[in-house]
Amino acid sequence: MNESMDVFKEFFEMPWEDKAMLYSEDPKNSCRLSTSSVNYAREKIHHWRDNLRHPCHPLQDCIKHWPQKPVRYREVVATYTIEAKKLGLRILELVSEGLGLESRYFGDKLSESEILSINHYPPCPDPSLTLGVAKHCDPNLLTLLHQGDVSGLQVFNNGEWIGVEPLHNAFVVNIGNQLQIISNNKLKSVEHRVVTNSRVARTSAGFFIGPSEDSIIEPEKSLVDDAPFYRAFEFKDFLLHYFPNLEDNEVVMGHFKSQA
Ligand SMILES: O=C(O)CCC(=O)C(=O)O
Ligand SMILES: [Fe+2]
Repeated sequence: MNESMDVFKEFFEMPWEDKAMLYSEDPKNSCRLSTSSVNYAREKIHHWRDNLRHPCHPLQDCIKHWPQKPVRYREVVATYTIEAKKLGLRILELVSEGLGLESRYFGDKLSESEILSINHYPPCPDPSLTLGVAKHCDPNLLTLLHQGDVSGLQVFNNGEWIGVEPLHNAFVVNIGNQLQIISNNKLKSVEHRVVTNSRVARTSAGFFIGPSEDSIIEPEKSLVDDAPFYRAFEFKDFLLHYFPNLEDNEVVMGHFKSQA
């Protein structure tokens, strides 16, 4: 964890010439450096963040698109993503047991996609003017977030924003929208955001485990008491609806509620 955090920081500290070729405004690019959010062109207020994001599975195909500098990036990050996936699957096994499902329930297509999203928040001269990341729920199944040692993450609970202070060598585990839907609201995805500070840069890395785009998502029948809260849909349709609306979780989830 520490070595990969060092490499992530080194990446963002490199001169612009070494990173410029990865900069892209096209969200479909498989390895993409961008600034603010995916809605850059449409958002009213830009966010104080740079972001490097790339898929990690299947590793042999994805790794060719990852940054070539720092030179140890590919080796260190490959090991990191393999270990993060193992940990994520172990957590999903425990979640399955807790829900009364077989332990491999989330094991195949529902957890096939792996995306690493590395955030760099430079010190912000006036943190009252903008955020690092606007409020949202993660759209995937489960997120393992390594937030380094600088605070900034907040979760919305009982009407107020609460800081999630970093713990050394610990992951914050976020339940994504798909885990909420499949569990038929037995598990809830939490709204979170990132605030900036004027003193120090912050680097964080989210490892997003999610369904393959063609997975059919619906509440698991054994977890439905009366009627399912959500209808069945293809995961790629969720993403299409999610990105333009990501700051409003009611709108995101409302679209997939069952009509019954
Ligand atoms: O930087 C963080 O702590 C969280 C970032 C985040 O919520 C995300 O990338 O989805
Ligand atoms: Fe998030």
